Amino acid sequence: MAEKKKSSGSSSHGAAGPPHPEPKPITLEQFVSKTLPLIQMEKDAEIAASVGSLSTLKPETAEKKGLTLLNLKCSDVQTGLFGKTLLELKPNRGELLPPHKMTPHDVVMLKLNKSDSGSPPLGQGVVYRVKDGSIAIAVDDVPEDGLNSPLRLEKLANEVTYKRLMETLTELSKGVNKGPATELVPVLFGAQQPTVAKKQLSFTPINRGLDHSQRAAIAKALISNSVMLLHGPPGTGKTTTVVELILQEVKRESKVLVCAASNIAVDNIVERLACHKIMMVRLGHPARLLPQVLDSALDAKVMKADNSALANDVRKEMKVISSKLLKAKDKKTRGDLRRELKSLTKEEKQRQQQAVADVIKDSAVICTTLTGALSSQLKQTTFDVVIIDEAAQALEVACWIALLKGRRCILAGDHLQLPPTVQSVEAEKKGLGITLFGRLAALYGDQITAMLTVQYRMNELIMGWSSKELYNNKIEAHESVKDHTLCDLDGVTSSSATDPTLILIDTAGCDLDEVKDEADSTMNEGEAKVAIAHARRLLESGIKAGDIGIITPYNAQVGVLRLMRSGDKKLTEIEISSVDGFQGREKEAIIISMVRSNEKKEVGFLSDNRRMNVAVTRARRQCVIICDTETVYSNAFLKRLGKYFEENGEYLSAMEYLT
Ligand SMILES: Nc1ncnc2c1ncn2[C@@H]1O[C@H](COP(=O)(O)OP(=O)(O)OP(=O)(O)O)[C@@H](O)[C@H]1O
Repeated sequence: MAEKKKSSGSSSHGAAGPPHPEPKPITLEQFVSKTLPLIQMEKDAEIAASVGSLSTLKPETAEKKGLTLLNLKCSDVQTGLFGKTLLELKPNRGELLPPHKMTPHDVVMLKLNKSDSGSPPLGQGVVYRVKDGSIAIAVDDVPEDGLNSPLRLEKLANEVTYKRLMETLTELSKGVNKGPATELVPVLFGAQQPTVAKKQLSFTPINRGLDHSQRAAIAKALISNSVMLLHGPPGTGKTTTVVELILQEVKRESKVLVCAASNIAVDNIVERLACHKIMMVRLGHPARLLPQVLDSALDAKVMKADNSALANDVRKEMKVISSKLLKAKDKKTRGDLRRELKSLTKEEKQRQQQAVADVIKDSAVICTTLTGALSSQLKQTTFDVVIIDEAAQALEVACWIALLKGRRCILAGDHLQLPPTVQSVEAEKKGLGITLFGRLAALYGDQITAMLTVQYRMNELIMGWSSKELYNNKIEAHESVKDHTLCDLDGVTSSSATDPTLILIDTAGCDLDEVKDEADSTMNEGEAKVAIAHARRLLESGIKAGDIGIITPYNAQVGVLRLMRSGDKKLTEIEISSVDGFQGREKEAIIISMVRSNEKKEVGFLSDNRRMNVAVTRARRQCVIICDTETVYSNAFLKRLGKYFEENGEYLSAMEYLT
């Protein structure tokens, strides 16, 4: 993948660090007219990057671009995901899949390996699980034949999302004069001021362990009449706070819509709400949900509903009539049976719809992705409050899908971490990446914002750089993590690899230059070797492979690193990912390969303070940066980062790992 463009994004009110243009106030009309063409551009860019180009590309070229996987075999067929079937696909040659861009939840097409681009597929499905050596897809129907032949998998553009975004813009363009959000909309466009309830409100937390900033944030959310921003820097318990907030809203009998841009973010909340006895349902395709939340899925709840049981009885009756119809000879009997079948089909459909409607009506909390909020199942439902998690990673227009359904809203996120990915360079330049969270932070600032300030992840030294650079030194490390080190972990011995909390490994003067791959992404084999060598030293000192993450901003470098560790079983459990793909996650030890090393001293999108903020703050007990200081110190922000590591940690030359 070409490197992710630097987003125009948003800036924090009062935050330090390299500036991003402050989002300007915008009216509803301006927002709609600005966004409509940008969504079209983004759709075109996505289609061009996937199915659009597939029809014109040779399969081998499409595979090199990561859009197609060739020559696969079906190694397993499993049923049980609410009527869906899981097909596991492995490479026919070798053990590893080549680098590709298919990720869970993508829509894909399964074809015979040799078929031409226009030929019909064996089936369409959703990517369920991706491993280094296999990919599992969920399909509605198992292909009748072809599964024993060599197969090919093609990524499709997701057009439903764009259709929903367009529909929402059209809805907004009519002006919002009726519906639950009538009073909210003018506030979100700065035409009216946000207000708070006059009465002081005290609440009894269900989670007794909440810290002072989490309690203050919940109090602020509960008294807000329109909008509140819950600003959660890394590791500060944003999800913990969102969960408590949902429980408090349920306690005061609100109907709550909980959304996020990604399925995984929605599932994280569902998982943490599941132990509380609340009426909750998760909407969405079962293949897109984590297995541990399937009990809360709409399909699971509907199956248990009375109307669903009745619909099943009707279906049985329909089967009997269908077989009678096959045998019936005279015209009148056939006509009668057909009429009966038609009325039963109608009844079955009504009962199914009623079962779904009952589940939705009885649920106090409905959880779904932002685009899922436009599903027909929610058409008639309105909410007292809409809570959007990871709002700083969602397109503003996607947030509007959910917002139009509620009277109040609470947006949780951190606009100082990575914004949503925008594929179209032009759409991004014109502001598609500006988030509602960032826009409102700029518009109202502290008036509607509560920031969480105690973090529960990082050793204080790891946190220090991020707190100073991005959060005005407001973050404090909780006692439980403040001084924790790798050596405190069971079975870990003290060594030069495990003792330091911060390490900077400098490749300057080691001739470890970057190169471009065919898709124009940058990689650096020498740096990858150093990263793997440090990981090995950690393993030798007793760190578990699963506690180590190697992350890098460049997708090509992810491929290089994965290939390099593939022959060694000890390294299999180490997680290797792009920085963007690792947002929201953490590991005891994080190794960051910065990749850039060139004569021109170009640093590309490394200079985005939000990307480096995400990278460094994934680490709990050790953070290692591998970089060429001669190249990356050409950028003032990266130089401050490197100097912080040099001053507060170990400075090593990559030579020590290469000899
Ligand atoms: N008040 C608290 N007391 C003790 N531990 C807490 C508290 N709040 C959160 N934590 C712990 O901090 C960790 C991070 O919490 P959570 O998952 O809610 O964070 P987050 O802010 O959503 O994370 P991210 O940085 O990925 O956005 C969890 O292990 C959680 O148990």
